[in-house]
Parts: sequence; structure tokens; C-alpha cells
Amino acid sequence: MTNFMEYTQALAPKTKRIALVAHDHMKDTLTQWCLKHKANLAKQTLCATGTTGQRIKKATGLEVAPLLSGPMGGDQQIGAKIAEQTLDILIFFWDPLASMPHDPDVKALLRIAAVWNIAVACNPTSADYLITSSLVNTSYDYRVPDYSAYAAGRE
Ligand SMILES: O=C(CO)COP(=O)(O)O
Repeated sequence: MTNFMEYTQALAPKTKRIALVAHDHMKDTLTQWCLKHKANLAKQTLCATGTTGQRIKKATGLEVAPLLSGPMGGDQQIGAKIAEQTLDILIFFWDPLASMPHDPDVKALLRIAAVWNIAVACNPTSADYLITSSLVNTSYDYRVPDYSAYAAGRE
């Protein structure tokens, strides 16, 4: 298995670290989206949950660091990267028309992405806007929220 941290450290600081995830009915959509933005994505550091990553790799030839399959803990692995501040962007085409056995993991991933103020896109239109943003290919450093006042208020 390729080490995502090694990728991250070896690449230029402008490179954004992006996680790609799609539920089964959305995998074709994400694969098409990756083909459309292949040139841009090739400049970034990519990781993906198991099955999603295999599909993207096969369709695009992009280098994608593999994680576990979503229901087996892949969503949680991505959540851990966000909490450790080693991920900048989450592209997650979750399925709005199906329930998932690992729904708590899906919800936890979206929650932790909001907590750490990372960029998230959940559909192709938002993902188009995000990946074509001038911020993607700069060393723009997003602000990590300060929740100390909130924590103090709860004591
Ligand atoms: O279930 C997923 C995200 O919640 C995606 O997992 P796979 O990429 O392994 O299908």
C-alpha cells in the first residue's frame, strides 16, 4: 500500500491533498468528473476509498493512494486525515437516494470536514467550482477554526 504521508511530503507545497469518494450509484459520475479534470488532478495529491480509487485509477490512470473501502473504515481514515490536518479537499459524491449501512461514518466524515473548515464538494457542479478555483493551485492556507471560546463556554 502506498503511503499517503510520503506522497504529501515529496510533492511541492502548492499541491493540494484531495480525497475522492463516491457511493456505488455515484461512482460513474465521479469517474467522469475525474476524466474531465484529469490534467488538474494530476498536479494534486490524491487518495480515495478502496473501490472508488480502483475505479478512478482504471479509468484515468491517475495516481491515487488507496485507503480501505468506505464501509470497512475508509471514511474514517479520511476523517482522521482531516483531523490531523493532512487533507485540504474532500470530493464526496454521496448517494442522496440510498441508505448506507455505514451511514454513521458518512455523517462523521462530513461533520469533521465542517469542524476543520476544509473544502468539500458533494456533487459535480460544486466539485467543478472547487477544482477550478484559483485557490487550488496556490499555497493558499485555509484558516483552522478556533473553538477555544466554545470549549470554554461548555466548562
Ligand atoms: O462507501 C463509501 C463512502 O462512504 C465508498 O467506499 P468505496 O469507495 O470502497 O466504495
